[in-house]
Amino acid sequence: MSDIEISKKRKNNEVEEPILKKQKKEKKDKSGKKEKKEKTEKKEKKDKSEKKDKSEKKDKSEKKSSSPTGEAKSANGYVQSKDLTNAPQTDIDQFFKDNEVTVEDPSKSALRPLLSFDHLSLDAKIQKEISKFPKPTPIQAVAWPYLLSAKDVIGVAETGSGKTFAFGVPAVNNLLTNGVDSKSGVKVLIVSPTRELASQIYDNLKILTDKCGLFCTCLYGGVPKDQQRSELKKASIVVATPGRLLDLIEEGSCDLSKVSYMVLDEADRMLEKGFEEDIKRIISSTPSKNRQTLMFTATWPKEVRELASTFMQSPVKVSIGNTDELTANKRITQIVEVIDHFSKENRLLDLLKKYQFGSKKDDKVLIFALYKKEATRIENFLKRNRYNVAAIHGDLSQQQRTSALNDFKQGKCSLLLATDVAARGLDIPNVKTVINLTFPLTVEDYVHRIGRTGRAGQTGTAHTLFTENEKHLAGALVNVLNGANQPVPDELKKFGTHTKKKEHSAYGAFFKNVDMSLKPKKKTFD
Ligand SMILES: Nc1ncnc2c1ncn2[C@@H]1O[C@H](COP(=O)(O)OP(=O)(O)OP(=O)(O)O)[C@@H](O)[C@H]1O
Repeated sequence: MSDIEISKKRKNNEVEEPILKKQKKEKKDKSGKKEKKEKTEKKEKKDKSEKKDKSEKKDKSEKKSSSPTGEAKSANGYVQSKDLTNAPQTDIDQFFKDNEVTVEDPSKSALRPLLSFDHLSLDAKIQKEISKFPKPTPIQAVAWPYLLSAKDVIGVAETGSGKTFAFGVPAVNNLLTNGVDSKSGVKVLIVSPTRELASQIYDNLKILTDKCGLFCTCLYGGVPKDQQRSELKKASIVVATPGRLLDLIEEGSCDLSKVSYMVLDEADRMLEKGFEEDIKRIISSTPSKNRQTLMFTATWPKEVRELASTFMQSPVKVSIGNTDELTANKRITQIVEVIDHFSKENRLLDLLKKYQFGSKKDDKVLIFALYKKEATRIENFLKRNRYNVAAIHGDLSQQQRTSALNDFKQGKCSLLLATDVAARGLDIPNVKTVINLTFPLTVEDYVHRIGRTGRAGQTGTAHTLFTENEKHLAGALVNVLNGANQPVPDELKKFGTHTKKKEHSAYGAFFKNVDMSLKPKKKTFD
């Protein structure tokens, strides 16, 4: 499909997730860099003299993030526990190394990561709830101390790595610490790109707020406003999609003037052209001072970083894994098959036989199409072939979308057909396979789509049908495959080494040269 066709489809709102972002140059602060370099050099000298016996080279993340004295504490209420302060530096260093942690903290507070839940003193009810997990995930371990210190944080970590609680637990804990109740107004605002994701974040937070006597509400379109208006009167936490939130702000039912903690989940998506103006208007309805601003995502393209910084104050950037390159979850087996466009439907039937065969017949398979019309056509095609398939796309009512997702979550239906409305954030238990029937518009979306499997430490498979129509994305896809140590089919390499620079304004890793020598780094996830 040509760019003109794509842009026509966007105009007609046929593409489910319009991804429109102009390439922006990153400003480089040379003097800041120089200062940073000098400080790093000084610190290196000090480390060397303290650890003469250790001749090993420290990697970049360790230099930035380790706390040499182990006495780090924050000025804003968070005090590092004694146990954590006494933990050997080698444990901290190992944690940073194993999890490929990078922390960029302008104030150099060097807060140590929480190696266990015991290293944190949270409200007892929250502590009890999260203790059902064995230990904090890496993004939680590193981000919580900064979030409990009232810092602005950009959190970048792979799909399915517990980012919802990474921002949600400090949100609820801060409310309890500050004695917030149902008369205090909206204190926490979480904005998410899709209704399903907003609803899932709400379900997660409600587990915490129900135990703590706090009230949380969820605002999204496609359903009547009355209940949302009345819930807003007592809510301390609001989870919302931008459109309905702006509606309620504009009619005067939603007052955000007391918000002190604001999260953009799937932040890169929220800062794309399609959402940018809405987000600016929402942010302008919140206080500009004393507002803690958080951005969480699994993909953080350079194109949105500058815009993000305009909403934040000296943010701490916490990254798990190599987030300068676009990386996929390494527990997902990625299979890419280059195929003729017209053979895709028959191949889909073969793949379903393969992935739902014998003992695997009830395995959950999620199929992604790109366009609403395509989704409807494939849904009918599968039904004609006697498959029981549920579907989520923008042409369906909210009620149909919700019930399809619930059927799939609960295993009543083991096949879900979706457009990119389901690409990001949805945490569906035990999705074994993701099939990309049509490749998405950007490689970032590919990473999010396949991230619906392999969640919370599990493994999964992503099978992608790639056609010549998407060859401009081949180079970036090859980089993602290499970065996750996955095989690259020769047919794809043929497209990949000759990546053509595209002129349209969708962001994405279109322009990267393919680095065929890129080797995966070791990464563990517990
Ligand atoms: N500390 C923990 N240990 C183990 N599992 C956890 C922990 N915290 C959260 N989880 C679980 O991990 C799963 C994935 O979490 P979550 O949905 O927050 O991922 P995410 O990082 O937001 O993913 P995405 O980028 O796709 O939005 C959820 O089922 C959640 O309950």
